[in-house]
Amino acid sequence: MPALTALIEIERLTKRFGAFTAVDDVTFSVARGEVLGFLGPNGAGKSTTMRMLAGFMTPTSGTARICGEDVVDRPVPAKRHLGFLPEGAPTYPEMTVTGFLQFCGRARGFHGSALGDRVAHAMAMTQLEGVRLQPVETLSKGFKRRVGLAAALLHDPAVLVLDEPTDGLDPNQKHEVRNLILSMAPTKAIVISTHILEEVAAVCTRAVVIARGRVVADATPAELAAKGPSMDAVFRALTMPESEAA
Ligand SMILES: Nc1ncnc2c1ncn2[C@@H]1O[C@H](COP(=O)(O)OP(=O)(O)OP(=O)(O)O)[C@@H](O)[C@H]1O
Repeated sequence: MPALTALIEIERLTKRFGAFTAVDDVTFSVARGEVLGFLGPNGAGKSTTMRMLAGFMTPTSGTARICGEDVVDRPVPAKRHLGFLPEGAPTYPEMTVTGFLQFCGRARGFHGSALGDRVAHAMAMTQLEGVRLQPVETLSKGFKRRVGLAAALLHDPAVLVLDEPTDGLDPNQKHEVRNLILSMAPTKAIVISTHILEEVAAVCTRAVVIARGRVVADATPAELAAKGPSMDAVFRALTMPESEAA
């Protein structure tokens, strides 16, 4: 088997807020073709890890690299290869969907017909054409999520970091977004955070489980499922504090 190229490399990443350690010595890498599910209960440290990986938060210690570029030392080349969907809704809520995506595209250095093509393609992938002239603030939660996703995909980056990409979507929209992720997977390295266990089986080639800031499992969905009677039971055993005492 040919060696897989790791496009995301996280090494001993740690974030402390005062005396509290939110992310504790986290190490993993993601190769092209992999969709990594980043799982954990509320407050486990998923968003904090993703923000550090995306260069939006400075680590207390450890490193994160995207396509070989350190996100702290070389933020501009690192971000060129990155599409990031943060938690929550897109900023600039008063802009229309088209206006917001054009703004994001210009910030990425696109102009003229290339900009128009990029925006049209991203809107088609995320099925936003029907709301293209609506201000972002007037959209439902699921549509706002898709606007954020379109912004992350605009420049066709090799690495996608998606924080709860299907949050707020109805079952049909969830299905569409999962299909979109699967269709992009062969050519990219993708990390998605989620607490929806079925999402891991549906789209992920690998799962990293985090609890209280620490990695407690790094396995394929099938390997995880084989550890117990159900994915729910495995997740609880891995992430509940009681299990540590057992
Ligand atoms: N800026 C901050 N200052 C202090 N504590 C913070 C800050 N950001 C996050 N935390 C804390 O760090 C921990 C990890 O938070 P994080 O948002 O990364 O968790 P999460 O796994 O993404 O949770 P959720 O599934 O609820 O989104 C939480 O206890 C949170 O309260």
